[in-house]
Amino acid sequence: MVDSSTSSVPDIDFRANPGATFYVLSGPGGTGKTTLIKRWRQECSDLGYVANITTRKPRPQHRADESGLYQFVSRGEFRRLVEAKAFAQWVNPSEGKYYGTPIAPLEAAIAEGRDLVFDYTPQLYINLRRQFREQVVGIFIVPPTFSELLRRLHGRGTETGEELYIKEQMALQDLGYIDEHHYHVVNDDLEGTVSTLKAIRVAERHSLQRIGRIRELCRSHSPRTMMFYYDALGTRVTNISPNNDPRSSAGGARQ
Ligand SMILES: Nc1ncnc2c1ncn2[C@@H]1O[C@H](COP(=O)(O)OP(=O)(O)OP(=O)(O)O)[C@@H](O)[C@H]1O
Repeated sequence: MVDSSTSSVPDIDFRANPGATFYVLSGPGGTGKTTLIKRWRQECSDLGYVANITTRKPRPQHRADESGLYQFVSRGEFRRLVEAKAFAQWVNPSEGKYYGTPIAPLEAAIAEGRDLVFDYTPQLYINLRRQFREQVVGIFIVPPTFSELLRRLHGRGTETGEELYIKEQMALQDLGYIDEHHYHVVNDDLEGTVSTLKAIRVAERHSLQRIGRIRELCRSHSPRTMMFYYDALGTRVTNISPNNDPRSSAGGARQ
């Protein structure tokens, strides 16, 4: 049993704070990203979400529950925000529809060490990662099969006809971005997938990539030399102890 009060080594605090992490659920539309985010946040109230700002109209309540997901603004207001550089990124994916992520809540989350979750296409994920490389973790979400993706898209009913065809084609394009991500998660059983996301969050909090301060701390306290540590009889330790050194006063006294 070591008595820390007599140790020559100053105490070292190994506890680490990984700082804010931005979990980006990325992948084709219709794979369940929005649904997963809602469930994950119900279980983890400390996980924040930044409502996207859009010029599109709210969907009718019976087609989609968009509460907390969007802030609806006029085109004039959107333009004013672009000019004020208020967006981390913004897009104009279809005629007259603009979407943007405000940057202020992201900067506040970093300052306060709060985690956020995002729902993005792979291209938007990559652009966010470019800006927040230290914070962003990319999780590629796919359904179990491509036919299941089509079934979910059809079942959701938010796109029809040409829009549905474009979603399908974009889904195939999005598959090519898989290598850019840190994790691959198949959204089969919803509850099981939420458990996987929670496990990823736990793992990330222990990632040495994220807690660089601890690496520096451990290195700074560790000598470069290697010592033998198998010393069943305790002879080596006895031999190097000051009492055994003929040059020291303690060692000399024994002679
Ligand atoms: N694990 C799951 N099992 C069965 N159906 C699911 C599952 N996850 C999501 N869904 C359903 O699939 C449809 C698409 O889900 P959701 O809208 O969350 O996808 P999304 O990836 O956010 O799409 P988009 O990026 O286009 O908004 C919804 O009708 C949703 O209820």
